[in-house]
Amino acid sequence: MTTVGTTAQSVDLAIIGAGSGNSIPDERFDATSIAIFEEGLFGGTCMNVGCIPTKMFVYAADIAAAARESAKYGVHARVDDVDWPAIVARVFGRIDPIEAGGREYRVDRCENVTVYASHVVFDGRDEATGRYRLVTANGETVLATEVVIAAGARTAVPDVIADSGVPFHTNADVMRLPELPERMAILGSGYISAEFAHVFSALGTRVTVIARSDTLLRALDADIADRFTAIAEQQWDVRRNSPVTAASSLPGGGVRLEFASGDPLEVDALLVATGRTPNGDRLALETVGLSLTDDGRVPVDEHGRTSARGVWALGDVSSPYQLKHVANHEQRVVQNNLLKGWDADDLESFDHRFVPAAVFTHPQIATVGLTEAQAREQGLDIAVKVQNYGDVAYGWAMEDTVGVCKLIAERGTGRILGAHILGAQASSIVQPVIQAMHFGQTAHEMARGQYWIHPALPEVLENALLGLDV
Ligand SMILES: Cc1cc2nc3c(=O)[nH]c(=O)nc-3n(C[C@H](O)[C@H](O)[C@H](O)COP(=O)(O)OP(=O)(O)OC[C@H]3O[C@@H](n4cnc5c(N)ncnc54)[C@H](O)[C@@H]3O)c2cc1C
Ligand SMILES: NC(=O)c1ccc[n+]([C@@H]2O[C@H](COP(=O)([O-])OP(=O)(O)OC[C@H]3O[C@@H](n4cnc5c(N)ncnc54)[C@H](O)[C@@H]3O)[C@@H](O)[C@H]2O)c1
Repeated sequence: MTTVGTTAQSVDLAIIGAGSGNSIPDERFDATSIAIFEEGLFGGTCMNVGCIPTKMFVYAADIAAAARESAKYGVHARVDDVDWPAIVARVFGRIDPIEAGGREYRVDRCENVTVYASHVVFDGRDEATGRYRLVTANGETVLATEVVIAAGARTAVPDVIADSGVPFHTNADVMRLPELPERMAILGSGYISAEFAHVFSALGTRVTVIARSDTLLRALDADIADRFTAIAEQQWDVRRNSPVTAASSLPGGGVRLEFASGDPLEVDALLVATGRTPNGDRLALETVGLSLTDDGRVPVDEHGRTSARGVWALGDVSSPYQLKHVANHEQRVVQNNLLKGWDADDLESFDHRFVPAAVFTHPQIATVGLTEAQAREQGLDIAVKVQNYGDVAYGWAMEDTVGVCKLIAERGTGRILGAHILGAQASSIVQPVIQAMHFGQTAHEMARGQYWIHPALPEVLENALLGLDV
């Protein structure tokens, strides 16, 4: 159905955000009247400006890095040229039609769905019906019996940058730059910084990573974060303990950054990657009696219900994990709970016990479960094993000198508590540990209860399991 005009529409369900929220209406909702509000791109962050395009760029960067590192295998390859516009065209030539197709499907081919291509906010409840009143930036009003808030998050820009007026990029536009910058500063030292530092550096940009703290990716297990920081310093110009004190524009579009100590830095492009703020603060939630958590999220119970009856929330706007597989999981839970009904006594619950993540940088990093420090803080009696990639056969094949697989398990029970992997294919190698943790397999069962293909790289995980003194 096409976007409607100015009269108030009444619907059974309103969905704010067409990222994970857009997956809610399936054939089970065919008899439900639905309004979808999307101010930006259909498919949301992951599809358009997050997970998927970044990994497509990372793949190109991996190829370039492999060519540069090939001499150690007796293969003398070179990167002669990087055709940045061709890389951009490959990525968005695939993604943009999917965005357009997803929008067209909802707008033209879903009889029960009305799409509002606009920002929307709550405006209290309708007195006569008790329905939630939602008002778009275009002045349209929709009355909804139930609402799903799936509004995601946006880049948090530090005041020193925002107030200075300097030009800067975020994940939303940096993948569409017309040309590769010669010099780029990346402010922040988390996931987005680590992935884009690899992409731009491998493709030929001189990258400077600017970290406030001493360690990059410091939320990870300390051994992994320390090791990654050391590797990063060999690959990129890394400024640790370097809060930016001032920023100014240079003629020609560049930026000059100043620090409390150390030389100023002049670059052609600045990428801001300093965390993402949930979008709940832009929804006028106070008009329906909702307030945010201290860290800016819409509070929900384990079933996805807010404290406003009929209003649910999922994904980056409410979740403690800003990850697409978590948003997808929460979307499925809320979707099923919508069908069961707000008061059903068999509502499904979010499962946040073992949330894994991977950083697609160079080398890759993957993590699930407790860090060693968290396990010790909890007073658990633990065994820790750090297994080098270089000590298994495939690691020899790769001439690997950096990869490690660190496992943490509970002594006595053999319960696997955490896995932290830095090295090639880490995002795939970690998957069987995620499975073991979910299904309650112990370290010994996992190590000896199955075959491990020889001499494949997951033998690093097998050896780590066998090395645990549980
Ligand atoms: C660069 C980058 C790389 C990433 N890589 C990975 C990865 O490799 N793996 C991973 O698991 N996660 C990754 N993530 C995180 C992942 O993208 C998010 O966790 C996920 O997309 C969140 O989904 P969501 O549905 O909650 O929000 P979103 O997909 O952000 O959807 C929210 C939608 O709501 C719309 N919206 C917001 N407010 C309003 C309003 N008031 N009115 C109308 N519309 C509104 C927005 O325009 C947006 O389209 C990455 C994120 C970034 C930024
Ligand atoms: N592969 C993946 O799964 C993937 C990839 C990218 C993003 N993401 C998700 O998106 C989220 C956001 O990514 P991100 O990298 O922006 O956030 P992040 O939380 O991973 O890292 C933010 C970094 O910015 C730093 N920082 C904050 N304020 C700063 C300031 N004023 N000056 C300098 N540094 C500052 C923090 O210390 C931290 O190092 C991630 O937490 C992750 O959940 C996931």
